Amino acid sequence: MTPPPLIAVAGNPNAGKSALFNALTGARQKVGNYPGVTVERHVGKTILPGGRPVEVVDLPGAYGLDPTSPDEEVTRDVLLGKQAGERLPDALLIVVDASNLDNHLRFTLQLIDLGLPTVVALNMVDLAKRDGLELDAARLQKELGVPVIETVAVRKRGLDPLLAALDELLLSPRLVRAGEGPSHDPLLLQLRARDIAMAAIVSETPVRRLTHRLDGLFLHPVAGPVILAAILFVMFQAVFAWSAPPADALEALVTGLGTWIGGALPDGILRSLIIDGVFAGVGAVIVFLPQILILFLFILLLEGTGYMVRAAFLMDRLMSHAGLSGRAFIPLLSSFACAVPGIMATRTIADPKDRLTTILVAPLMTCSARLPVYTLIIGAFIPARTVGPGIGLQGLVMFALYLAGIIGALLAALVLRRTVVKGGGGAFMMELPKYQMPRLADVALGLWQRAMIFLKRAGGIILTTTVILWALASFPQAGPGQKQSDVSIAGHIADGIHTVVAPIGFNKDISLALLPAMAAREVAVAAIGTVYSLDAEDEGQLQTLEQRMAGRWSLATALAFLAWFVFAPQCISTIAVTRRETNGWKWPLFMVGYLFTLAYIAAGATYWTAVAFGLG
Ligand SMILES: Nc1nc2c(ncn2[C@@H]2O[C@H](COP(=O)(O)OP(=O)(O)OP(=O)(O)O)[C@@H](O)[C@H]2O)c(=O)[nH]1
Ligand SMILES: [Mg+2]
Repeated sequence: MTPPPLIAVAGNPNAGKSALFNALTGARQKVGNYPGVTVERHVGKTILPGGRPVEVVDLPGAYGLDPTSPDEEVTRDVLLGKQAGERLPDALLIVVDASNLDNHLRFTLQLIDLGLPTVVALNMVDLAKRDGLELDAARLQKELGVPVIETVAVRKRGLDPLLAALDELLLSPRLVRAGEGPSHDPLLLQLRARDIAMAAIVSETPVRRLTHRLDGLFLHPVAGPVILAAILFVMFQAVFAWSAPPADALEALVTGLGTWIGGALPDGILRSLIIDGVFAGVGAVIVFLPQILILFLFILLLEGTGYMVRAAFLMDRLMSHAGLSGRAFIPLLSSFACAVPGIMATRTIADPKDRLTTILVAPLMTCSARLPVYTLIIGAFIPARTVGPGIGLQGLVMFALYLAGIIGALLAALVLRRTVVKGGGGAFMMELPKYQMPRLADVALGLWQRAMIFLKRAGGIILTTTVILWALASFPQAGPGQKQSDVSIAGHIADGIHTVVAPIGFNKDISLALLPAMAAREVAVAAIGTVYSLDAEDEGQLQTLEQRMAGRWSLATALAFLAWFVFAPQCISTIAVTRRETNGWKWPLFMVGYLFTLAYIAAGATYWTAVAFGLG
């Protein structure tokens, strides 16, 4: 006896699939998703108007055919006829939420491309109407090329025409499968979905209309990436252009406070600890608070408006070329603040190889701890002039450094994917929220949190490391005519490191900063501040840290140092969290190894190129 035709109910999560399934089959039991990989069949029976009995199977909701969870895998396997113990459905009933049309149409388009006989239930039209959204089902039907029936699953409305349409599908001869038809480019799918939704919408609220118009622009295959690059460019220009007044004020405050306390203290060890250790060291880091807050102001605003998800969409394309999963975007994005939460966020990536690759390249995203290092070097060595109308050279260099990190990460992922972490990655889908004005309170809270994180680091790990370094750099004390940085313990350690890094143009001061900067990158700034402050006491000069550096380093050395910091894994917390997330020392050690190698090569290449151009 041949089994009755099988109809699969598919669609995005929360489209109302189970509600419609219940309405069609009269199922009583609470219908849920397939739990995990074990397939629990949720099948009901119904009789079509022509008297033909059919089986209906309720599938777990999914965002696309590239599974990111075991649930979605079941959905894909059933629809491709690959699920063990399940036959290929004879017809497909796609359920879409009418009030969320462009998001749901994306998956619908993929499903239609499968080539199965298909009916679309335009569900939740009651909610759409309530929201002032009027849809033209006939137009949608024309655009999609399959029957579209309006339904309200919970009220059992639209069931008769739906059953009639299914009946007709099963009567007509079966379509030939379209082979590997479905498009896997989320961006193109999104644009197609948006166009179809726009065509089917008769009237909508102004907010929805605005969202549609803006997406046409921001997701445009050419204009979209250009706009994204422009936004990032402006962001880094602003980090320099806007931060000058508050940064100067903060610097004056730190210097003034240091001078005042220094004057009140008797000459000696305690005074040196406070002036050279705390003020010259930690103070040198704290003055970068304005830059960090400006950077996060931009990020928070972009998140709050809903633009960030669009940026993820644009980036997803690029990342899939590098063999990274689109899911990697959010962890990598948070790594711009700090790689530690970024690496922890990779837990949302289901595929273990995708996840490992993302963890391994996360430290290449320019975290905010690099900002003080970059800003200090750029401030000291890159002239504050414009290279075009409104384009500052300093901001341009900063932009280039961030870009170098991103490109480095993509290339590293590409190589890792072909060597140590072989395997395929997949595209992903996410819901695009409406655009909205960011909530001021959220932005303020976000900035406050960033400021606290930064200041806690300054008062914690940076202070501790700087004080230890101060002690190592202060003893033994230099005699008359000797330089403190030559005789101290730290100076001798630096000599050892210097032999390794001298070929890539690093001077002894940098060598001295590299070891304590393993604790955290900002410590490099604090360390140089402390050492120069200790030395300067003998010289009796009153200079800012930038001036002291500009006098001692060549431009080639400064550029090599910047290149080093794009790659160097100088952060104990990142290494520790990698160990925790990968359950062992193998991958953190691999990460440290490949990143230091890259850092060495990048710094060396930069130095020798600069020397060749006469900048040594
Ligand atoms: N107003 C209204 N609510 C609906 C309609 N269809 C479904 N709902 C409600 O929408 C919610 C989601 O419905 P479900 O049937 O659970 O959605 P689903 O597609 O099975 O979701 P997943 O199983 O998570 O993929 C439920 O609270 C339903 O009661 C409709 O046409 N109108
Ligand atoms: Mg369901």
